[in-house]
Amino acid sequence: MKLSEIKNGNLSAEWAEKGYELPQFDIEAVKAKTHAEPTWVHFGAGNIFRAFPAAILNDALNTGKYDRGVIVAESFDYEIIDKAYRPYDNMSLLVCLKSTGEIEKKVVASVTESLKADYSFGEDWARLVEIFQKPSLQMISFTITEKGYGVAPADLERGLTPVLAMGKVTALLYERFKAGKLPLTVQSMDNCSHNGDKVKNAVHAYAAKWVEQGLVPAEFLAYVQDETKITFPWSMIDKITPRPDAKVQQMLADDGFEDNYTIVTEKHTFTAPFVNAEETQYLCIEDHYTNGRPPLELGGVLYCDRETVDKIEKMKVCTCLNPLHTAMSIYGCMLGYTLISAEMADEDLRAFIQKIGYIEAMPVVVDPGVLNPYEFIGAVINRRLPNPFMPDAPQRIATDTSQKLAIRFGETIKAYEARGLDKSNLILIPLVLAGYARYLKGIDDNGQAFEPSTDPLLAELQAIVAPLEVKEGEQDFSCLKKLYSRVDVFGVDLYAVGLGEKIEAMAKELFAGPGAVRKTLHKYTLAR
Ligand SMILES: NC(=O)c1ccc[n+]([C@@H]2O[C@H](COP(=O)([O-])OP(=O)(O)OC[C@H]3O[C@@H](n4cnc5c(N)ncnc54)[C@H](O)[C@@H]3O)[C@@H](O)[C@H]2O)c1
Ligand SMILES: O=P(O)(O)OC[C@@H](O)[C@@H](O)[C@H](O)[C@H](O)CO
Repeated sequence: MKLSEIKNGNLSAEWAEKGYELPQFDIEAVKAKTHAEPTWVHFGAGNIFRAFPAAILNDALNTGKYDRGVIVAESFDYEIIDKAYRPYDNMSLLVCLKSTGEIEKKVVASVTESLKADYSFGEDWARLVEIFQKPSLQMISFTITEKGYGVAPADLERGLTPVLAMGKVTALLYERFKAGKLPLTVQSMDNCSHNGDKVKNAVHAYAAKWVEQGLVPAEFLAYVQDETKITFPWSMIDKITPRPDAKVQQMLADDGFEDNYTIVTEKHTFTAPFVNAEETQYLCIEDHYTNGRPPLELGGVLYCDRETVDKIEKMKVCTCLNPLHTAMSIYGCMLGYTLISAEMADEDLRAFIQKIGYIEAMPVVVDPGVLNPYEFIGAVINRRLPNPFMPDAPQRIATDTSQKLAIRFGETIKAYEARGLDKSNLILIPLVLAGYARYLKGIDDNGQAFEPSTDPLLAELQAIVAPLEVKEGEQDFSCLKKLYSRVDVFGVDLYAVGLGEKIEAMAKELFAGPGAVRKTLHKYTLAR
């Protein structure tokens, strides 16, 4: 069984026998219609895109009530397109690993084109320009990680040929402006707080700079700022999607599914013609579109107002899921774990995240109404994270931790401040942050070196903790001041909010030789 058979319609009986769900729509007709009148371009050809946005569009197409696919654009890691999309005619296999042990396998054929979003790929860039000039285009969306929204001063100086994702998107919006100031919605689907504002601020920054440099007319800035033309809605996305896993790959091989290998690109993206994910999924989007939108409610998207999205996002990203993920990943890497479900069988770690969620973060959560925070966190702790069939790893979650601490913990600290709550009740959140300094050291709790996950600030932050050693006895911890005062990393100056000294004291305990991580984790978790 190969994905290419599906395109040819030359299917062997095995697909059905082995329980593979195939597209119910005319793939070639959808492709042709999308090529002529595209509605949706998605930036970021990573795993979550295939497991979730592309899969719900596939579901919508299966209903027969919609006829347009999605075009994927990759602005950062072009190898994904060459190795995981084009050889498979942009199709993929979604393997859903339910907590009951049941496995669903679904061929996703909703991606009709894959393009490399850079000027150096002349033909692909020209096609993107053509798509952005089409009146039919309704939305562009993103899953490019939080760092993908960065605006570097050097890139602003590059004029109309920037190299960063947001600059390229702004250049494409300029093409749309020149084509008649056509409307469009710019939709982030990343795990960042107020994600729509992240894109908006970046696009506005490029547009303003180009106006200042005389490269574009002032009307272009007015166009991207005009909410009747361009909107940047907020969203909350939730579906745990680990990297392609060897056991899933083997299971597919045993089925006779031949497109079953995994690829690690030079830029360290883990990709494959298949993607493995959990069954739970939520995508809540602020319904603020200027040119219509694909009917993703047919695939289960919940459209609501901005206030509701904000509350749902705070609940998930700041309280009930992502902080727990980051806490257990920082400690999981130091304690030698490579599986999230195995960590959930560790009493210290399970109690650690349970108490962070229920005791320390919940007091500041706002009930969004449409989803209940207690039911949500209950499902996370009791069903989703312990799912033994999910191959998720703390090392994946620890990627880019420096970009996530501010939203995952800083927001809770700020809420304690804003509401005048007693910050001495914060014990395990400071322990997470203290654990980060120990994690940066790259030495596990047995005293062995481990490789911290990739992170744009890794080298810089590791240099701060370089003077520290994992050993018993006295040492000078004053270097930690340089770490815990970093507002860019923690969202607050932890000394200014009265937590810096407490975190330093915990860090001292964590650095006190092999075994100190377990001992300190156990001590504070038990006492909480
Ligand atoms: N995997 C999940 O469980 C999950 C769940 C919900 C939300 N998300 C969101 O989706 C994002 C991506 O997750 P994924 O599983 O697809 O990861 P992935 O590693 O499979 O893919 C990452 C994607 O982001 C792109 N990218 C990375 N750095 C970039 C940069 N500096 N500029 C532009 N593009 C860049 C990569 O090229 C790739 O397309 C996450 O950071 C998160 O915000 C992921
Ligand atoms: O995707 P990131 O890197 O922002 O965060 C890692 C995980 O916490 C995240 O991917 C979760 O699996 C996801 O947010 C679940 O919906």
